[in-house]
Amino acid sequence: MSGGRPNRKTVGVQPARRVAFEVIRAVRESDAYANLLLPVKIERAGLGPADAGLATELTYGTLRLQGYYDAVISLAAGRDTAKIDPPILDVLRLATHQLLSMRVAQHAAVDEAVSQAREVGSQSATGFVNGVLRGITRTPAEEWRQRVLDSARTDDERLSLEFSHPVWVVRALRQALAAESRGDELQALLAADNVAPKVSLVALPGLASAEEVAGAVPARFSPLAAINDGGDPTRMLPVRQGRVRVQDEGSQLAALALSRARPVEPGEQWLDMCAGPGGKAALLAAEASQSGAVLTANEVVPARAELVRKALAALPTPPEVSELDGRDIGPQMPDRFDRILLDAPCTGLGALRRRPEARWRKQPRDVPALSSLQAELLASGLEALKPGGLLAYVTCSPHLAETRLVVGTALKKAGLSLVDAREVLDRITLEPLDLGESDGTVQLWPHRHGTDAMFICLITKDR
Ligand SMILES: C[S@@+](CC[C@H](N)C(=O)[O-])C[C@H]1O[C@@H](n2cnc3c(N)ncnc32)[C@H](O)[C@@H]1O
Repeated sequence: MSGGRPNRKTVGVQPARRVAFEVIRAVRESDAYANLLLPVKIERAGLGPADAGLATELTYGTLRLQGYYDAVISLAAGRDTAKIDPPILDVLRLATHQLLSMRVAQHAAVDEAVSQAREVGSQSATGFVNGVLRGITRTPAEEWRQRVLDSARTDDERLSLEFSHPVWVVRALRQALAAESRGDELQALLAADNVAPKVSLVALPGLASAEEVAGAVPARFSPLAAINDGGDPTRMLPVRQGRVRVQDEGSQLAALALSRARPVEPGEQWLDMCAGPGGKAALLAAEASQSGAVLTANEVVPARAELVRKALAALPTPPEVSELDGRDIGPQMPDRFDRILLDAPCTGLGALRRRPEARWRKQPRDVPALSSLQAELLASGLEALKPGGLLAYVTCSPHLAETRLVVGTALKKAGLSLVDAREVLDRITLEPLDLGESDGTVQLWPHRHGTDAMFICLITKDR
């Protein structure tokens, strides 16, 4: 070799790209969660802050925009991506992200992809990868966008390709926005789902104050939130001590809507029915200990119940954590609790910004089973509620089958009524929330509020 560009055969794969590739592959092959696996791989590879940032951008960007990149790869390869060997498709997706969405030098992205293909595939795969990626570099990014959009057969398919969301998710989000007469915000929502959120922190009342969070700026809505302005929050002392926690502002508002809806009588019994991993339980526990209430947390999955115990360990008197199926709580403990949080298991379609692969993993067939479970948990929670008590039904999904339909059905039973969560939150938030039309339930949105798309509904049982 005589200087200049290195011989392609000798190009090694940079550690940040290797980490990103391994995470993307593990997400596809073994259903790994990128947000859990990536920090482990970054640590093991000993990446410094710059490389860790690069690995994160490569991993999250590739996973989020996978639907769009597959459309480009399919056009450039002249074949459906289903016909491409999956590890080679991972290599192509990662390189396509660098070529179309990052300022990575073309030869670096292509040469490293070829090296990666050699490591995971055959010699012929390297030629294929080289050919497809060279093809992609020959057309400007804007032209690819036009070609991909031109390949769509319907409006929903066009939005699905352009914003890299499955078609069924586009439809579910469209319906949820239309239900509050804000259908014209769909594109803004889809775009917001593709932008990594700033890290929001909560200062647990009585244990910390937002001012203690170095380098953080005040949030828009939650009185307890601070927005981390760069740096790794897990290195901050109050975060390591569990007095300040990473928590989306929407989640904070969901917990506060329950704890601050009305004055607390000392000795009130509170229940968090589905508490794992414990973010809202920690906030409710701090709120309860400030006002003389007693919280019990419950989580059916033992490993997640352990996470709840860890989340509650910062409290001077950590609440008890039970491991019951929430569906048994109502029949076992009727009329027991003054306030109940039911943060129900859901599709998570409201948290697509922070879980980049989630949109590809969930399927429309998951929705009916979740809706039935949500309805059963809600019926149980309402049975466990004292007459005059208050239950917050919360999901981090805006899908109508998990939100308005579940509570609408539950409210058909006599003796239950909706409490206006809009009015409650209006008293809690720093700035007024711009909310769409509703009967008193609240739907938060990433594009409008900068929060996850949390649904919050308050129900009371007649005395
Ligand atoms: C949306 S998550 C709750 C998040 C939690 N509130 C937080 O803020 O960290 C829903 C939880 O419900 C749990 N879950 C699922 N089915 C349940 C059941 N039948 N009874 C109780 N918990 C259940 C799941 O394991 C999961 O941890």
